[in-house]
Amino acid sequence: MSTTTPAVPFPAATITGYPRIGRRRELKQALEAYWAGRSTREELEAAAGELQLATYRRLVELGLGAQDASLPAAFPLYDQVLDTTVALGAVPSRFADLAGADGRLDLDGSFVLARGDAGRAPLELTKWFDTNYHYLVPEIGPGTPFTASAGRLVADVRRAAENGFTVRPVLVGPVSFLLLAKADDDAPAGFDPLQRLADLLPVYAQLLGELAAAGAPWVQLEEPALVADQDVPAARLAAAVQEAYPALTAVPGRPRLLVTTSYGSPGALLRPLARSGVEAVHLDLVKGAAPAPAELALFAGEGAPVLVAGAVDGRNVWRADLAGRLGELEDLARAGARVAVASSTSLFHVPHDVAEETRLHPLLRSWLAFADQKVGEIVTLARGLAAGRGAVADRLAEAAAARRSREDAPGVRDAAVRERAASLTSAEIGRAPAAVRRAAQEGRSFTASGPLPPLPTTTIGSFPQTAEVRAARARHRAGALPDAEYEGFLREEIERVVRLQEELGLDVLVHGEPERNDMVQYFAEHLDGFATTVHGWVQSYGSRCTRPSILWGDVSREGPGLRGEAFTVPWIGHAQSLTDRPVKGMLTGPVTILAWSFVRDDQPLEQTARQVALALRDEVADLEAAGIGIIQVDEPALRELLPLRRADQQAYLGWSVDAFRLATSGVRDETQIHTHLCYSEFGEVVGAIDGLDADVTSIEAARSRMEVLTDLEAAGFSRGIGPGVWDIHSPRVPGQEEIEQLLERALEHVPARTLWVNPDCGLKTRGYEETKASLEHLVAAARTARERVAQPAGPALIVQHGSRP
Ligand SMILES: Nc1nc2c(c(=O)[nH]1)N[C@@H](CNc1ccc(C(=O)N[C@@H](CCC(=O)N[C@@H](CCC(=O)N[C@@H](CCC(=O)O)C(=O)O)C(=O)O)C(=O)O)cc1)CN2
Ligand code: MET
Ligand SMILES: [Zn+2]
Repeated sequence: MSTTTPAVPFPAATITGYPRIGRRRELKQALEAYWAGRSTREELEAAAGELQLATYRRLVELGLGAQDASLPAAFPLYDQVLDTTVALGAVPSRFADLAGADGRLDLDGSFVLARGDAGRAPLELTKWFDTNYHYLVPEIGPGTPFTASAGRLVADVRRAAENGFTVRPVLVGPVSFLLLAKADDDAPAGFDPLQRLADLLPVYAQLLGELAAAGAPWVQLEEPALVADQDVPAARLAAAVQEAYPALTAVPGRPRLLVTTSYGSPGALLRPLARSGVEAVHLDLVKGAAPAPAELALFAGEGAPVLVAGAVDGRNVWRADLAGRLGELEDLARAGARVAVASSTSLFHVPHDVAEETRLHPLLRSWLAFADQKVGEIVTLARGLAAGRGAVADRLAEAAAARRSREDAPGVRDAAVRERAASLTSAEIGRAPAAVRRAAQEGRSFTASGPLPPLPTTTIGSFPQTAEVRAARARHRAGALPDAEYEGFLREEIERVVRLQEELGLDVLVHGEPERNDMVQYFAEHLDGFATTVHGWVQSYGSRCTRPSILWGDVSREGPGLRGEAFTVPWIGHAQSLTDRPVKGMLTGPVTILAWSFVRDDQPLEQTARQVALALRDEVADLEAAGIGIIQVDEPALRELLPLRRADQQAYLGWSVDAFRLATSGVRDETQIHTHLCYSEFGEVVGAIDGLDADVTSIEAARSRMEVLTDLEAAGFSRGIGPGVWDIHSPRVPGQEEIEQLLERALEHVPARTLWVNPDCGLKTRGYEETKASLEHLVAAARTARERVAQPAGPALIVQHGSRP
């Protein structure tokens, strides 16, 4: 190997990435100010550059080396996959006009890919492995140009160097980049982006050369797609790894290479990777299995890569069992591997610093490690590995004591909750057959307004969360708005939303969810066993963040007794009291509550899911008792937690579907249960959607022009279905005719008797102007479609039950 930079050995301690949004969400503010025209590009760049330096300083303070390439330079302004797209000059054909004469995109061009513009939809956002982060999907066709564009990467390396830091630039690796991409619209059938690997490698080679020349001794290439089963056959994946990495390691003058494999185990792909000549390979030892002896042998002997052991969990917030982890690292070293210590994934999945959370109970706080604390754990493990346990004995003892105090702390185990969960009978998770329920529901007047018309119209739950609503909540939280006034404000907001829906002529109303800051956090705030944070923001996509709640103990509703008190009934019941039309109750489902929280790691997820489901079952029962006849339980994250390996998927779908059914099956036949899943790739989970046994399911479908209905039809799905007819992810108002066409398409796959008319998802991120216009069109289109299906011309489409005039 020949490198132009001095040979810096791999550092003993490192992280694969760090939160980039900023301790006070400085990046979010800088981005949103720039997008809104409130600041200049120079101001944005200055804020982002300052954030990089502040991060390096902090990491060095926490024990990482300033000049040993242990600091990852991974600071995407919007998304790391987008940054790699830009670095490769892989400009999708529909954005070709944005590239300069040299084929490169500047920052504003990259924001158009991320956010779209007047005439163009942005790149698709898709979940990043089994996390709540969303990346921008590259669009690759046979003719997509590739042009090395190292400008930002090089500038980051130089800025760091000028301030005394030798950093490690990060790119998505070539195989994962293509696996994460989709074929662009111009690609012929059968094209898959991996076919472009050979064209891409020279561009990576050039980027590596430029980074070495800028002074980067190491570059990190991320290959997380190697840990997930792909549509591409395994042999082709192995061939891709065998083609890519030997080619990159042959590049003259390149930096040393670390390849990371977070979120699971690379399995059989580890061998070609470790034998490719790269100097370091990272393994996720938290989600993935410990290497088997034959795998370990790949790291022993001269010329073998360093084993970068991802021993500290990068995606959950519990303090590590340091002594246990150190034992595992010692085993690896004893087997002959050269071991460095790292996080299992980038730390951007966890908040910055638990020390900021002064409102958390001190005992709970002592159990937690956010990003900064995790860096400390990694440094401790590396020291223990190098200098022996004695050198870190105090730290090991502290960590052990914290874990022990979790075991018997009050609330971690609640005998009554456990007894209730253990004594569940199978009768409790099933309802009468769907056909029986349908008969009971079809004849029913849900309220005084009479039976529902065919093709009933509804929305997914939230109405626009206006600045006014958010400001009222912020004032309430700060103590400036008393409880009674805040509640009064919310009740008025609900009334406004109910009246608006009546005027628009919607059939099934919602209360609009103004009381919810977030569809999971609000539930966590009303359930025992959860804690919430003040500063614990984690990026979900772009500048959007969530504050995942911490599920630390046994779960039941807050309030006296095992069943506690209803917390959605006051809002939804208020909405129902205002109108003759049915108001749909609105709850977040058990799997989604788990997926979007940090969940205890001391018992199987399945067991935790059952407790959450029981608490929701109580809420469902109280809604029914309060006269709510239609109850929706959202499970947008059902697909998200699906294991990355097919072999693990059935078990997951089994318990997750059971949790939903447990939450929803305590009601009478005539109570209609809805669910909502806001995505459109159903291939893998179509059976599970049927298994949920909801009477009506709303899904995203507008952007894919109802394609998803073919999957459901093929699977023999016969329950109520509401394929979204309005893409709420953009401010664009769909025309009435366009919605009519979508409904016509839907009716080719779905009998009129089971079709519902609704948007793709909730409206909380939309403004009122486009909301009103779009819903007017939606209601008008449904009326037209209704007339059409009621005409005797199409006998198959005749609707059985009564229709409202
Ligand atoms: N948990 C979760 N995950 C999810 C989704 C979701 O809805 N929830 N949806 C999907 C897409 N992901 C998304 C994630 C975040 C947002 C989003 O809009 N986040 C908001 C924050 C939402 C929130 O919690 N708002 C709080 C306000 C928090 C806040 O910023 N407060 C200010 C002050 C408030 C003010 O004066 O306006 C502060 O604390 O500094 C509230 O309404 O109460 C943001 O980043 O801007 C949207 C979609 C998938 N994953
Ligand atoms: C991310 S799914 C959102 C469902 C929720 N009921 C809403 O309308 O906002
Ligand atoms: Zn949704």
